[in-house]
Amino acid sequence: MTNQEPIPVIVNGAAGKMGREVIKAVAAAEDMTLFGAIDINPEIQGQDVGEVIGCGALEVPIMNDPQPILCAASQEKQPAVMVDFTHPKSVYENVRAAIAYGVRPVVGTTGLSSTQIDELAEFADKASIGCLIIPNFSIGMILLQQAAIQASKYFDHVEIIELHHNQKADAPSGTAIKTAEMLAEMGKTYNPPKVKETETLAGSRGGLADEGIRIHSVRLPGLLAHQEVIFGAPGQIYTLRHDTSDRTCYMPGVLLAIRQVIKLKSLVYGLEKII
Ligand SMILES: NC(=O)C1=CN([C@@H]2O[C@H](COP(=O)(O)OP(=O)(O)OC[C@H]3O[C@@H](n4cnc5c(N)ncnc54)[C@H](OP(=O)(O)O)[C@@H]3O)[C@@H](O)[C@H]2O)C=CC1
Ligand SMILES: O=C(O)C1=N[C@H](C(=O)O)C[C@H](O)C1
Repeated sequence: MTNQEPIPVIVNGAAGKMGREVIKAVAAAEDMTLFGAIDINPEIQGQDVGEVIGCGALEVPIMNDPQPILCAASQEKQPAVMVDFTHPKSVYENVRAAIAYGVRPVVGTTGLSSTQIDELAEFADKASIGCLIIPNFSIGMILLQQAAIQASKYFDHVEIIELHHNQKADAPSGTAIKTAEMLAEMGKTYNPPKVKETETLAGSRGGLADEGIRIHSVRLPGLLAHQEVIFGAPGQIYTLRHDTSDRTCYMPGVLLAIRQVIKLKSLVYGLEKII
């Protein structure tokens, strides 16, 4: 244990599937204090977040409006952090608001465009505020991406399949986009065509990312979060696959990001850059 004051943490999207895991992880972390809980549902406004998520009272009420809690956090001695697991529609404004109050965002919400990420980077830079945008907090996925980078040196053909539960709002997944970006940065174009392809059914060949990389999205009840990166070459297939079975797999990454973001002065995109 250090003598440092605990890091004040606000969780935005506190009652959601990820938000509730973050609340429990932060409440259990000795070097953090749960400072605030935000969620949009007016029916749970003012209720104790611990009672709402079923882990017992935590003495932190859920608030619908982020402004008062961000303002209060900005007065704290220790730099405060806002973890965002909300919705692709709201995440951009949430992050801007946090940075405006000097609160460091740790963003798990996916669906931000590359233009939005660039704008947020500029905003964070001007404010000299750390901000982490992390499409996937699980160590297994980071290892898969590193293995994919290695494989890309030897294979010229690759496609990505991501599979998720059918409550997911955005497609393709933020993880698939990031994986494709990492492969595209390897300085080559994949999947040189062997024939002229036509689609009898629009979308059959998936979405086309940079450098010829195809991404296919599957949405089904019964799935949680899964991704395959499939490399092909004459006579062989090399498949990388990651499966999640419980959202607790993301929590070590979320806690690491909270501890790291307060040391940064600009935006960083991807967990691989801070581990
Ligand atoms: N980076 C990573 O490792 C991971 C990222 N994710 C991403 O995190 C995001 C959230 O996922 P998940 O927890 O499954 O989604 P949920 O829908 O279960 O949770 C989102 C929560 O945020 C609330 N919410 C929606 N809009 C707002 C807003 N403007 N302000 C405050 N709260 C809001 C929702 O309320 P209501 O239900 O009433 O609308 C809900 O309680 C997704 O983008 C998902 O892809 C998920 C897993 C891992
Ligand atoms: O919505 C989810 O569940 C997930 N979303 C993230 C994404 O879009 O990549 C991370 C993980 O795949 C789970």
